[in-house]
Amino acid sequence: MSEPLLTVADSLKDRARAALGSRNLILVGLMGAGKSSVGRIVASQLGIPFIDTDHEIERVSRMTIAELFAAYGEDEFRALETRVMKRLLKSGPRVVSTGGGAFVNERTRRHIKRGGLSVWLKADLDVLWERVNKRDTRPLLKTENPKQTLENLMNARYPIYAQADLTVLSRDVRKEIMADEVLTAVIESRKESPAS
Ligand SMILES: Nc1ncnc2c1ncn2[C@@H]1O[C@H](COP(=O)(O)OP(=O)(O)OP(=O)(O)O)[C@@H](O)[C@H]1O
Ligand SMILES: O=C(O)C1=C[C@@H](O)[C@@H](O)[C@H](O)C1
Ligand SMILES: [Mg+2]
Repeated sequence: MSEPLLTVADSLKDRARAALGSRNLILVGLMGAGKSSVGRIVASQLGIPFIDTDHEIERVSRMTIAELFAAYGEDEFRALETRVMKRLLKSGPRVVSTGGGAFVNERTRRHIKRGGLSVWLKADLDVLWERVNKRDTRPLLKTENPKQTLENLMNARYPIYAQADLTVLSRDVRKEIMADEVLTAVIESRKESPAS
């Protein structure tokens, strides 16, 4: 009885893999949306490499993001993020999870738009807050009222994230379900623009 289910799951990843082709799949969205954790599962389902730009920045700089912000400031961090994104997106296919501000930066956004299919993991404030308030490693949330800061970031950034090719609603369901929804969105996008 389990065979038909296996076939459905297999065909989901096979169809998504075929729809993606040699393009990169780039996850964008706010802190806590699930870009890193869902991106890793999506990459494993597709059988292609996974890279997280925050981790890559920490690896090449040998500093944590908090240390980079403290030592050089946000502008230098953004410049490094742009360079890392450009390099990572030169070849594909890969799943690339971005830092929360990457798509907001105009130059980085240009690399992302050229570099593959972008997916916005869109979540509401309570979902994001529930996830990010457990750790205090995010420099932009080190404010007197971090929940208000998160809401301000949502208001400023959501119109920009909306420029991503695809949008998937990130909510309180298992990460594997979120990953399947990303794969489904990739397949659906192919139906809408078969030439891409
Ligand atoms: N669908 C989910 N259900 C439950 N917890 C989740 C889900 N998605 C992510 N999380 C948890 O929320 C936290 C933030 O997720 P994650 O690090 O993947 O977000 P992110 O978008 O990469 O954030 P950042 O921009 O800060 O890197 C993690 O602890 C993760 O385990
Ligand atoms: O939303 C942002 O601007 C950030 C999100 C994180 O992923 C890190 O890239 C950094 O803390 C900045
Ligand atoms: Mg992340």
